[in-house]
Amino acid sequence: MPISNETVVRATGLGLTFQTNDGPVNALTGVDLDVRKGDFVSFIGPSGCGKTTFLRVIADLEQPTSGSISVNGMSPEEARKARAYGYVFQAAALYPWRTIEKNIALPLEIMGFSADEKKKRIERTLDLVNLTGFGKKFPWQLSGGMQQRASIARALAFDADLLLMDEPFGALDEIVRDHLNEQLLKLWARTNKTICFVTHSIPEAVYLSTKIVVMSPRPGRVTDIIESTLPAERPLGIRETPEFLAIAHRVREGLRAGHSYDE
Ligand SMILES: Nc1ncnc2c1ncn2[C@@H]1O[C@H](COP(=O)(O)OP(=O)(O)OP(=O)(O)O)[C@@H](O)[C@H]1O
Repeated sequence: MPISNETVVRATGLGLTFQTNDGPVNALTGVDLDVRKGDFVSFIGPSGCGKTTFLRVIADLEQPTSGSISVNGMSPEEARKARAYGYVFQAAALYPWRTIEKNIALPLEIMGFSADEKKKRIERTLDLVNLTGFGKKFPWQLSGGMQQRASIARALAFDADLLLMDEPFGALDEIVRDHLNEQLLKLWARTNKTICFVTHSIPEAVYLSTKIVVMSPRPGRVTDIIESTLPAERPLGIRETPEFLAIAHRVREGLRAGHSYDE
């Protein structure tokens, strides 16, 4: 899929310090990053390096304390009001008392879509995540992987160009995760979305991304940005190729360099 030169997210010298009872916590410091339209950007790093915080700043759920960030040329607040992104959380976060289609409908109701438009969007997004026919089920009637696909469908229902995904597959077993990784790549290729994706998994980051942002903690910062040289077409077997393993090696080295075992 083509990546254009159009910038979707631009962070310049971005920093965020939380004031806590135990003193200031530098969650992010001096982050410079450009995410272009059509990019699939993974954020990888140990716990506490600021991955979630960065996504939350994009989504206007946290405000930076230094530097700047723009989303589609707007401030995060303007982008939030313009529904410029969909957000997929770590856990599927579906309402158990609502059917899958009613879960997907929820944000559409808040936005005041007509019944017809809602129906169209629900059908289209269920199809995109291969859940056609499951709209009337309740979350507990679906497997963990299907629930996570349903929460992706909910984030896609706005049809925003930007998708923010915070470790969406972290709680799933490896086989389900592989399958969802493949499906997500297909969905990305089909929809031309820009994706910011948080993960702890090196193979997942390398398999999915056009760009891998390696981060390290205390203070949370970017230590390496790796542009992938892998082809857009990625069967799962690509993970055994020398090119894939070389990128994985560079990510691992970046993680090691940023990590002190004395901390
Ligand atoms: N609301 C908050 N108040 C105070 N400190 C916070 C807050 N949110 C995050 N932090 C701290 O900021 C740092 C970065 O947290 P963040 O959740 O972004 O890391 P992460 O890389 O996503 O971690 P994980 O992989 O465990 O999800 C951590 O030290 C965390 O404790």
